[in-house]
Amino acid sequence: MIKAGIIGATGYAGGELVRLLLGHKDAKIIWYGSRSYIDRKYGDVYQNMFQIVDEKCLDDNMEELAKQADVIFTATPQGFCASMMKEDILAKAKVIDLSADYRIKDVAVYEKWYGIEHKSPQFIEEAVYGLCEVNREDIRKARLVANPGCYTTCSILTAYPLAKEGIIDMGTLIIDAKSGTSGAGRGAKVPNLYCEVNENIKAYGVASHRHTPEIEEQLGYAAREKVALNFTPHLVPMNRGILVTEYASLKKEVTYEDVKAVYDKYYGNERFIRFLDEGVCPETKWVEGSNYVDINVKIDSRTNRIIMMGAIDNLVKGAAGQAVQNMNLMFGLPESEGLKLVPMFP
Ligand SMILES: NC(=O)C1=CN([C@@H]2O[C@H](COP(=O)(O)OP(=O)(O)OC[C@H]3O[C@@H](n4cnc5c(N)ncnc54)[C@H](OP(=O)(O)O)[C@@H]3O)[C@@H](O)[C@H]2O)C=CC1
Ligand SMILES: CC(=O)N[C@@H](CCC(=O)OP(=O)(O)O)C(=O)O
Repeated sequence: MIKAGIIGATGYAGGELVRLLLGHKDAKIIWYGSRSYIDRKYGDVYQNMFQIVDEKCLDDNMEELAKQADVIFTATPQGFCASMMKEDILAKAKVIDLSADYRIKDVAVYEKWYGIEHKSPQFIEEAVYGLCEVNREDIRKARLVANPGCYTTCSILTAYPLAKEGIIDMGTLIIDAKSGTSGAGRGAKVPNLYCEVNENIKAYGVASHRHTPEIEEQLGYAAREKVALNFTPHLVPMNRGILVTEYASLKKEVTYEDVKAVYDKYYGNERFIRFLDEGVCPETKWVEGSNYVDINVKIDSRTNRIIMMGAIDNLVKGAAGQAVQNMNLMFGLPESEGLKLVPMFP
């Protein structure tokens, strides 16, 4: 049995990790870490866990947790994991960080976009970017995994095969993304209040969102060129879900069947990626509560552009589900253990 500790178990991403790990047959949660609910029963913080989780919340002492756990998940604000990380921790437990602390290889880029100093840059090189479908073999051997961002997971996986095969002109790529409000976390913030979000849709972080360099870096590896793109996120009045619509010029003439064959080449055996039937557009509703990524494309021959569409649940494939998928790889377990979640509807 894998002993798992969660720092930040009282946040939205941490809460989803608790839900998933409770259904994992090879993992047991031994630490419900929090900052403001220490000594409170976890089932009182989240009533859905009433009479399911009787344990009390503990603190965020990663060093102590490393002595007891096989794996530590940090579902904490940017900078926390980096500020705690020590060789001694990694020598004792594997770490899966849900924040962005180890996602970006160039520390100067991280510090510029996140506006904070990186407290343990010596571990950045070792960290493996935990996009399972792309970096599976490296993840299996990793001690430290940087779980990808929610927008970035959806944006990268939706375009990855076409970037890799040189079918799209990367200099023309534009990503329009929409997220449900749980993506912003549980902390109280005025822009996320009911009256600000309900019956509304708004762009934010225009030309400045911190997921931009992460997407650029990863799609740059795929395309084997430096990538600069436009990424515009929007907040929409729903709880969960991310929908991305990506636009790029085609470098050569292709048919839908050609493009489908490329996606099949990369994702044909992927359990969690569903390339939809021709003409069917991904919808957040059809992936909600699951680890699936739904993808489809449409070629617009009039403009010589291809429109790529992807949908995920931000809290599952965009956070906790992918983290569990990473844990499964790191511990040699079947990749889908604990993740055979059927999307819920309505
Ligand atoms: N929400 C999402 O869809 C996604 C989130 N993520 C990432 O996961 C991480 C958590 O996000 P999310 O769950 O949304 O955030 P929340 O604000 O909902 O939760 C944050 C968690 O971290 C704890 N915490 C806050 N400040 C500190 C601190 N200074 N030291 C230790 N613990 C602290 C909180 O404890 P307490 O409750 O006690 O205050 C809480 O458990 C972030 O890095 C985020 O970027 C990644 C992908 C998707
Ligand atoms: C809707 C919303 O506010 N989303 C968050 C992104 C989600 C997140 O938590 O960021 P990481 O995936 O990098 O950890 C934001 O735009 O800041």
